[in-house]
Amino acid sequence: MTVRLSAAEQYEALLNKYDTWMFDCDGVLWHGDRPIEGAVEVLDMLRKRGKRLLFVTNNATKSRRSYKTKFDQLGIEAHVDEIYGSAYAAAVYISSVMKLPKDKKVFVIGMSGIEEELCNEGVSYVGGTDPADCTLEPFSLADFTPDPDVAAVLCGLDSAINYTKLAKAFHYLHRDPSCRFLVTNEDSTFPSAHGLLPGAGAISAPLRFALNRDPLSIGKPAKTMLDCIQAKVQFDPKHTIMIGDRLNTDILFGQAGGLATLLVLTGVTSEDHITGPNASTVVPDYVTPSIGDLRSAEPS
Ligand SMILES: O=C(O)[C@H](O)[C@H](O)COP(=O)(O)O
Ligand SMILES: [Mg+2]
Repeated sequence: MTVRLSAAEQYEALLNKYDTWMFDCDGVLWHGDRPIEGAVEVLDMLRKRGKRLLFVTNNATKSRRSYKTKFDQLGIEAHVDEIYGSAYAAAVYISSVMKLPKDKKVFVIGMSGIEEELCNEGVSYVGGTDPADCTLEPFSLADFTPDPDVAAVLCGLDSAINYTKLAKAFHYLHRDPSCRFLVTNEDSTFPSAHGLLPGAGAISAPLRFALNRDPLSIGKPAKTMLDCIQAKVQFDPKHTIMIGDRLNTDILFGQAGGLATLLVLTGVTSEDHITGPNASTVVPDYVTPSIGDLRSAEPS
């Protein structure tokens, strides 16, 4: 049964109960570059109370280093080893779990976040932000010289998506069934500063449909993401809470990891998703309208 938080005592009790606070980013801390009201103050308060903070985002457009810059620009204290994005998790998976041979490459549909993290893990790639792929010119296989070393396709949120990128990815996956099909995450929508936009899941959907093949998704709710965090950070799941805006990623991720879960309604999930006849079967432990509500736990 979900506890609806509203009273100062409830927020205070939550603060006393959990030592590690895992925050989703888009839709919880910010919309694009616009911080959600109260988020900066709440993070600062948690720091002052000695809480461990972790930031766990499915947004693969930025690397951990780029997210650190974003946190700095928003005036939020954050350290690179507290930031876990799906681009980082995917790069670690490819290098350390899949162990892609060093003479092999990844074809990337995605942005600089994926490229930077693959580079950091010593993984070679083609595609991504390569200007030759970022074109609206018609694509013809007659003009395409596939890279024989591509052994995996990795697809993430890509605001420069086009037919050329999809066609090249399709070719690599269609020509060789052993070519791995990986996606950073499968979020259907992205809560931008000005409203919902198609998410990473909508970028890889054409490939799934054309290939009739499901990819391996690395980000939340997959355990891969938690494994990536636990490889770097020790925390007690019993005293850890995951705060998110999406039921089928953030809340499922928290539940799979044995964490407490707090849903906020500032992102993709609204009240009608959790009440009434069409309510989701994914039930968070706690719900509050916004992360800013935790300010009420502060003695006035
Ligand atoms: O489409 C996406 O990639 C996601 O909607 C987005 O980036 C999610 O980020 P998160 O809410 O996990 O921070
Ligand atoms: Mg989110």
